[in-house]
Amino acid sequence: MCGIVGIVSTEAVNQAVYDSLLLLQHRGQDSTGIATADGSVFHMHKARGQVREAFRTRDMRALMGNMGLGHARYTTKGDAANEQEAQPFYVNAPYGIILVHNGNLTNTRELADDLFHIDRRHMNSTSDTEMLLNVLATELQAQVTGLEFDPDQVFDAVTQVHERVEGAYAAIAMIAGQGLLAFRDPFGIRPLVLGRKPAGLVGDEWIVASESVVLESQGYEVVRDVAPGEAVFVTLSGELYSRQCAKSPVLVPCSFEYVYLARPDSVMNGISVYEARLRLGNRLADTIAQYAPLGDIDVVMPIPDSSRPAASQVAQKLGIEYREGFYKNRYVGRTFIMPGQAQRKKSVRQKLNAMSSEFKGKNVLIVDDSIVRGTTSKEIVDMARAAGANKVTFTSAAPPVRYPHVYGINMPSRSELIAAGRKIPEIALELGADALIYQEVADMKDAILEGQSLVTDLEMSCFTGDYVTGTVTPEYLEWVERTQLS
Ligand SMILES: O=P(O)(O)OC[C@H]1O[C@H](OP(=O)(O)OP(=O)(O)O)[C@H](O)[C@@H]1O
Ligand SMILES: NC(=O)CC[C@H](N)C(=O)O
Ligand SMILES: [Mg+2]
Repeated sequence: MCGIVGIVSTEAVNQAVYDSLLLLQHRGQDSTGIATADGSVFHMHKARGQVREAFRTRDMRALMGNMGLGHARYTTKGDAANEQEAQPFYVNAPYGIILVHNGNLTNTRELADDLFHIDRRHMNSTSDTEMLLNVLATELQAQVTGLEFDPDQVFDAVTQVHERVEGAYAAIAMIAGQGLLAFRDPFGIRPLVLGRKPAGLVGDEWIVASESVVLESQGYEVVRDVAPGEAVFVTLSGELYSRQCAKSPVLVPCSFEYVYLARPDSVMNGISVYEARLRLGNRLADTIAQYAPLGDIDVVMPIPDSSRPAASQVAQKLGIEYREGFYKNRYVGRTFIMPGQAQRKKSVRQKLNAMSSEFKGKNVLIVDDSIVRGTTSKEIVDMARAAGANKVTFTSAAPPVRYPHVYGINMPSRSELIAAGRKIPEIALELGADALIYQEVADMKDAILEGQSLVTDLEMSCFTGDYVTGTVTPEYLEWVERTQLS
């Protein structure tokens, strides 16, 4: 998962793109980049690190123009440390295209071959995003006949992209001198929201972004989600065109957005992330009531930040006191999306501190939103014990993560997943917890979808092993496990 944003405005967009990226920082911390279009001239700055450290005043001043896009990267393919692989990516023909991408392509081996042998295109990185851009460019080139530009050419090109590319992709691209294109894969795995701001006589201003929180803070009204398979094109003067470009689109968004990735104040695919997390807490409370001797528990505690809504519901539903025993250092970023296990492990200790007064002699029930590698939970159990806890019951608002995620979340290898191939008591032993309770898969699904009409199914492959695109083979998973970063 990365954060992406694109804006077509009647005034300079550099600050608005920067502010949007700050709001999407929780989706990627490896590198970041902004590109703007001043007429048909592109300006771009990208760098390693977080938004606040990547852009200096002089970088911002150089980003001129009324159309722009930005990216916050959480690497899933390629090299997290390589600045060359930071997004956006650029190609100079046709027209000149700059693209940002959230997601992960699952047929990069075939694409690399085809792009080289058939399309004669040179990939200068191992990034899947560079491939996505080059497929788009090849297909757009094939549509261009004369000098006249027509959004239908772009939509035909996106139709071809859907034919050639497999996996998850929400993408935004600027086409020099023409406008802004946004499209989503035929399953709508990764999110993309469209917003509008009326600009009086000059026409409308438009924004597309990974999360609705960006639209709200920039003063745009939320129009709708970009539909799975759909492409949207906004001209430089603010006219919007859209077309369904996939043969059989179906909305199956990633469940992990609601469990952990997205900000709670965002609404995606019509589902409020915060309310989904409250419902996850309610369902988890029911399961806890089934398995744990409740009279035995003194306090319920969240692990800041993402598990707070679920934990508050667990406490309320079980009628047990809610206490915050872990204090979070707000200057340390999200642990799970950091590259490399050594850094992730170190960061948990830097980030969270247990307050002895909240633990001494108590039986604590700890709630986290998910347990993936167990990096956080292992440290947390240790810290709770060191702070004097009597008994530690660990609970997760998501089910055990047993399978790799190949659609934009960096968990490529089963060997690093603490629940892969282990039964729950074995995981509890690994974590050092006295008891361990997970959400059931069906409960997670029901909790996220409860009361929704737009979405009827979710992408839950990391919990179930069922990959929604139907193209993920055991051989591919084995290759990913062998070759990708962890
Ligand atoms: O089992 P693990 O591999 O440790 O992954 C799961 C943990 O990582 C995330 O927290 P993170 O610190 O990234 O973000 P948060 O502050 O939003 O909870 C998530 O909320 C869990 O706490
Ligand atoms: N998490 C993402 O969306 C990553 C996008 C792209 N696959 C990259 O690694 O840069
Ligand atoms: Mg957490």
